[in-house]
Amino acid sequence: MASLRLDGLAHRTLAPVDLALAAGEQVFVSGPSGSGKSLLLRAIADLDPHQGEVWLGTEARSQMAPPLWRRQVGLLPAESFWWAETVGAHLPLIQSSSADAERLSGWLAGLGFEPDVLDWSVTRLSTGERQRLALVRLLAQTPEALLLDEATANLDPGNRDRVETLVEAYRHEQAAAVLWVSHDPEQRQRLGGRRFIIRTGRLELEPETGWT
Ligand SMILES: Nc1ncnc2c1ncn2[C@@H]1O[C@H](COP(=O)(O)OP(=O)(O)OP(=O)(O)O)[C@@H](O)[C@H]1O
Repeated sequence: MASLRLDGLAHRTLAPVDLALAAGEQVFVSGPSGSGKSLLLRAIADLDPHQGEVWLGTEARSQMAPPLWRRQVGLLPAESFWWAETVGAHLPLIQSSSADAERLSGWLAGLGFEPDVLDWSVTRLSTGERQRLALVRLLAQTPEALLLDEATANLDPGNRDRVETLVEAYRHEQAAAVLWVSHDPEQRQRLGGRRFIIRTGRLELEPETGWT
């Protein structure tokens, strides 16, 4: 359980951002294509050059080894990368105890998969299956904060609802801060939380929710 705080975080197209998410808080970020939403998430995850600092609770990103930071601040990219042969080969850690295995099957079932999905070859995965399974793979690391880049962009309404339900459950159980990039105004409305927009290189609260 940890808060997430951006302190003057800036990247190539974005003016410095100061933003604090309480532990368990969810916020949405929207903005036109190319406005810098994905780069913002990548900067928070320390995957791209940027200025400023990010805090997870009292721990500064600059003081933490990058692999540990990226495990604790989990980024779900718009397009996931699968390198091993089977789905299950990407989830070896979580299968190490029966409690982990139970949690994993609960997540898979919640997203509409049978347990045999672990034996599936990654080459057969559809775009939406990849997206849902990438979320399970991310949660298996038990991140303290989630950065979701269009997590439901390729999904039909039923699977979109499943993903939203899983993210909400994880957020509540772990008190995880969730920063969600979404183009879908109904989704932002449905799930609640503060809503921001990137406009002309600045992150602003959406007008209907007031201004910072
Ligand atoms: N490695 C890079 N080098 C130069 N420019 C880049 C690089 N990566 C991204 N950009 C540019 O930075 C801008 C912001 O990109 P970003 O991917 O963050 O957009 P976005 O808001 O997520 O867009 P979309 O909604 O289309 O996914 C874009 O103009 C993009 O072309």
